[in-house]
Amino acid sequence: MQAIPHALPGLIEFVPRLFGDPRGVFYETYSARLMQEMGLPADLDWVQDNQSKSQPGVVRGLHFQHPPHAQAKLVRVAKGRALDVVVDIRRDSPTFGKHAKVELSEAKGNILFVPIGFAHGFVALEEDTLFLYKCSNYYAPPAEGGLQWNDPALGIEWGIADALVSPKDAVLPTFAELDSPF
Ligand SMILES: Cc1cn([C@H]2C[C@H](O)[C@@H](COP(=O)(O)OP(=O)(O)O[C@H]3O[C@@H](C)C(=O)[C@@H](O)[C@H]3O)O2)c(=O)[nH]c1=O
Repeated sequence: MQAIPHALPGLIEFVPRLFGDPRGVFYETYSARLMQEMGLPADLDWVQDNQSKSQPGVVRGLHFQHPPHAQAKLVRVAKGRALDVVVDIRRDSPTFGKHAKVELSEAKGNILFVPIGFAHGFVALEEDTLFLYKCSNYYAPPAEGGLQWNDPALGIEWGIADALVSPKDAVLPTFAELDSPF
């Protein structure tokens, strides 16, 4: 496992060692010990695992949950490919309002740690892209928050012509409207 720190403080990409043999491929998708040695905070309880399947052009996000239900996430793609996008919404962060993009793929097996204080989303790039993630807090619908995925103020280049978004995501606030709880 390798760790790649990204420009937004706290964001870490883990790249596991892939063991290929005539049967296929094996790799570790979560190791508390290895990941904590490489910077994953040790004080998080990974209480919920989620999975979604998406078609190319599906955008989910940008999402977060308000404290005390805020979630850190460990996200990865088990099948296909997705462009993961995170926005730093920590008011006192030097990179407040800045975003990062990381392509996650079945082929690479890379895993992204998204700390609390980020809005998170992705666009699926292949058919039946399976997106899997661990969350450090339970789903809490009343605490759901988000940001408009295509808000020009965020300057995110998603690289897609047509997006399919949920009705809920279509009416999320812009960055200017956001009253960040972080
Ligand atoms: C997120 C979530 C949804 N649901 C239900 C509610 C709803 O009926 C259905 C679909 O929910 P959503 O439309 O919110 O799913 P989705 O848009 O995929 O939401 C997810 O997006 C990505 C980008 C994230 O970062 C996640 O934290 C989560 O917000 O699943 C749960 O039961 N548990 C959960 O944890």
